[in-house]
Amino acid sequence: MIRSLASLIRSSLPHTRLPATVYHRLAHPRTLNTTMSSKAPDLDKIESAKRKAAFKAVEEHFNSSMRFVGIGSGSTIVYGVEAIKAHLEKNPPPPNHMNWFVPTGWNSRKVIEQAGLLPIAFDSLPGDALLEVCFDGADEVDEDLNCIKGGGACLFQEKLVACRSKKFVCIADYRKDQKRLLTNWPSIPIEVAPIAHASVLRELRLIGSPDAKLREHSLAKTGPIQTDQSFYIIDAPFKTLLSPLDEKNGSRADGKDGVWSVDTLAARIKQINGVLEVGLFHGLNGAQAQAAGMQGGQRPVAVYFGLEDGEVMVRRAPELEK
Ligand SMILES: O=C[C@H](O)[C@H](O)[C@H](O)COP(=O)(O)O
Repeated sequence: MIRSLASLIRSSLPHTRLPATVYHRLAHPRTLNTTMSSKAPDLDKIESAKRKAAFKAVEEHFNSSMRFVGIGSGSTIVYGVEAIKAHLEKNPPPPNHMNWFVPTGWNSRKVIEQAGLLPIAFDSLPGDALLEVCFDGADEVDEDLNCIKGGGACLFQEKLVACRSKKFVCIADYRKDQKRLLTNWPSIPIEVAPIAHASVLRELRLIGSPDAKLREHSLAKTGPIQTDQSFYIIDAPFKTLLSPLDEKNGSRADGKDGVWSVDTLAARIKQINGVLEVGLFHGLNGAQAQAAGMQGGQRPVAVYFGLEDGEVMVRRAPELEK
């Protein structure tokens, strides 16, 4: 069952999109490992951890009367969609009620459709509609719930959808859980306009990422990976990022000597001409945004980590713990 679901996402991708994830992970093999050791990852254990986390996240944050729900991209969200489908089968929506699912790209739309759920494009949402929740995965999560996303070249639409949702609920496995970002995951994915990629690379080098690289297909003749917006992705390694707590405690995070915090680096990268979006999901979460009179937030309100021992660990924003 687990294998067939994992293969669903792969089989649903055209050749132009699949390598975005696959080649990035091949280029950074340590992202597949549970630790930095040379031990081969236990793929069945990882898939089972993702699935358990997904079912718990959906159980706690989804119900059949929801109208609009966001669906992220990647291999983990496939289990989130499976869990939603199972929930709807057991608990059908009220009569004449439709549950609409907002995809975050081509791959996500395919997963929604193949599960028999109803997709609605982001730009077809009624003007004032907020999504009740969006479920998505992450490449790395720190203890403050900031995330790196975009390992599979989807980040712009994921951020749009998270920022229009009352809450972003993240589903991950134990490999993604780190105290600080850029501990195990090697780089920040950045979506850039093709014409600007060389100048963005140059500026990234100046702010502390000398090894920033354009993400390309492993077959050189097929060129750069393209996103759903037909943009390019740059992967920019930086020193491990400080958290807002480190900054409060007096650590400098202004880029001097290449030391940044999640917030300062995200803001600095967004200033570069040609950058569409940066794969750091940080700042306000949905609960904080609404308390401040805004709509959604890009930082999750909760992250569900499937663990190696079969348990699920939930890290919630303090606002949800109250
Ligand atoms: O670009 C892809 C998205 O940001 C994914 O949510 C992220 O890469 C996690 O993907 P996966 O669930 O395959 O680890």
